[in-house]
Amino acid sequence: MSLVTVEGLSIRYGGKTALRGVDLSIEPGEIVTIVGPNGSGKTTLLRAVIGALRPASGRVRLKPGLRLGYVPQRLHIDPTLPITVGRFLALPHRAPHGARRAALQRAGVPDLMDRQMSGLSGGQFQRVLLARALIGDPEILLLDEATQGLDQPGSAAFYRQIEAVRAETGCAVLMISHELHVVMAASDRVICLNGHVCCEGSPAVVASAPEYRALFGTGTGGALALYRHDHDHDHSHDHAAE
Ligand SMILES: Nc1ncnc2c1ncn2[C@@H]1O[C@H](COP(=O)(O)OP(=O)(O)OP(=O)(O)O)[C@@H](O)[C@H]1O
Repeated sequence: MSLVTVEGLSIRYGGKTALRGVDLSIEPGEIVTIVGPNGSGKTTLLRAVIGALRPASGRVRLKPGLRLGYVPQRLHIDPTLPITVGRFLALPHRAPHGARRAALQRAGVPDLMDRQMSGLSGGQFQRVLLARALIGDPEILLLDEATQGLDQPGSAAFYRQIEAVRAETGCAVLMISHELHVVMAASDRVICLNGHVCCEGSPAVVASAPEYRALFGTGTGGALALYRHDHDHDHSHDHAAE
């Protein structure tokens, strides 16, 4: 049985359609990456999957009793608030010490338990968020641009850790990434989103699809264009005016 099934999903914010007619399913153990320009609905899709947004039409079905782990894009913690990693991991549900230790180990940062959250590097902070998502032994991990702010070696190391977690636990992964090289290396399947699903398939199939090329360009230029999408241009979307 699929872990997640999305059927004909449309999401509106006020009068504005962010997603329309999205269908997808996630099978146990697979790594699926969502790519798409800024404002294409990637975060909206993840938030709908975790049940934080109500569909305007269509639906999201989760396997009954599905254990989800969610790693947000970023999390602000007041830097003046003294809180150790161990205490942070115990919020809001008091996970036993052994479970917190095992989660840090699995996230590749076994020695951070007694460190202050405010003293962590960006990479360490994201590993702690990953550890928090792993505490409930999830069957699926959802990551929303979890490597934002990390340098290239840092984000490559983070995604290798995700692959190691998948290999150890067999969990499925649904993630948003702007980094085409990572998508190519680590995903079983890529979904290209622009308010609707433009194309989907293996990384190689998506990279050569005309819909994808129309959004991101071609060849190495395409990879660079994808990277630059974050940084130096604005996009207006055909669905934005609906
Ligand atoms: N809470 C909200 N209220 C109103 N509009 C919203 C809200 N959240 C998102 N939107 C709009 O919905 C569309 C999709 O946004 P979303 O954040 O899902 O895109 P994204 O692909 O994750 O973008 P990015 O790559 O910039 O993170 C955008 O046009 C955005 O402005």
